[in-house]
Amino acid sequence: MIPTLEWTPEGVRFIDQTKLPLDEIYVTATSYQDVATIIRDMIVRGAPAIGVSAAMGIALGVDRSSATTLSQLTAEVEEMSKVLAATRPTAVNLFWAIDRMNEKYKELLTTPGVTIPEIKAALITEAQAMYDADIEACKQMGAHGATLLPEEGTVLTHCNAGALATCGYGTALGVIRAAVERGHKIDVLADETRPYLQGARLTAWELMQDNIPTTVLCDNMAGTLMRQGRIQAVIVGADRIAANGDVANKVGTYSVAVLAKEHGIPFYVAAPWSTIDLATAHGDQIPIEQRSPVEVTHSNGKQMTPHGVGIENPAFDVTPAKYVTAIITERGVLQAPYKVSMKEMLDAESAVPAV
Ligand SMILES: CSC[C@H]1O[C@H](OP(=O)(O)O)[C@H](O)[C@@H]1O
Repeated sequence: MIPTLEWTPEGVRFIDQTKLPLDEIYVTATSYQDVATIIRDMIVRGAPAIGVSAAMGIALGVDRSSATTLSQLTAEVEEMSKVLAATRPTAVNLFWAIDRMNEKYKELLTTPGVTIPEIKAALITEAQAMYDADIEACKQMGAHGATLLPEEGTVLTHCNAGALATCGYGTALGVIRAAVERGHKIDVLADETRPYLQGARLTAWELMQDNIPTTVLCDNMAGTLMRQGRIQAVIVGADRIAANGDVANKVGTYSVAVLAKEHGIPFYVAAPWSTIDLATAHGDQIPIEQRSPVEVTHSNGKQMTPHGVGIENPAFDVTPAKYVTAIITERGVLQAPYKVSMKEMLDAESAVPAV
C-alpha cells in the first residue's frame, strides 16, 4: 500500500507529493505546525488524507505538549484546531476530522481524574482509528462501486482521488482498483489536471504501481475522446458534497461532467460519508480555495506567462447534482435522482442498497 501518511514515534511521516513521480521522498512532521504547513503546501493533499493528517496533527501537538494543567492543554487544543482549520477551506473532511478530535478531547475531559498522559494516548488512538477507518471505508466504497464500472472498457478520471488522496486505497481510484481486482479489464485515462498536475504526476504514478493501464490526457482532450466513443465511464472524487447533492471537486470536474452528460456517459462520484456536508445547502455555498497565481504562471520554476497578466486559479469547482449519475459511498450507492435527501440518508445511517 502507498504510505501516504503514517504515525511514527518520531512524528507523522508523509510521502512528499510535490516530489512525485520522479522522487519518492518522505518528510516527518514533529509538530502540529509542521502538519499545517505540509497540508497548506500540498505535500499531502486530497480530502480524506488532509482530514486524517489534521487529526494526527492534533494528536501530535497534544503528545508534544508541556502543559501541566488541563486548562493549559485545552487552550493549546483550541489553538492547534484553529491553525489546522485555516490551512485549506474546501474539503469538509478537514473540519470533520478536527471536530471529531475535539469531541474526543471533550469526552476525555468528562472522565473523573483523567490525566494528561491518558489524554495523549487516547488522542493518538483516535487519530489512528480514523486512519484505519478511512482505508476500510475506501475498500467498502470499492466493493459497492466496482459493479458500476464496465467489465471491459475505458474510464476517465480527473485529478487524483487515489491512495495519495486518502490513507492508502483511494476513493475513485479505489473503485477502479476494486473493479480490476474483480476481473474487470479497465484502462484509465487520467486528466493531467493543471495547474498542480495531480493526474499527470500522482494518478499516473500510483496506477502504474498497480500495473493498471493508464494514459495521461491534457485537460482539453476529454470531449473529443467522448465524442469518438472512447470513454465508457467517468469516476472522480469529491471535496465536499452539499445537502442537495452538488459536488465540489478539483477544478475542471464540472467541464468533464457536462461533457459526460452530453455524450450519455455515466459520471460517478466516489466519496466517504464524511464528505457529505448537510450544513451546506447547495454547491454555490461551498467555499472555493483560490491558490497562488504562481501555480499557473510557472511550470517547474519556469515562467510561462507575461509579467502582469491576470491569473485565475480556483482550486475547485462545483458540479450540480443533475450531472451526477451516482455517489458511491462506503455505505452504498446513492443513485440519482436521489429517492430521499442526503439528510434523510445520513439520518437513516444507511444508504440506498448498492445497485
Ligand atoms: C479523494 S478526494 C481527492 C480530491 O482532492 C483533490 O484536491 P487537492 O489535490 O487540491 O487536495 C481533488 O479535488 C480530488 O478529487
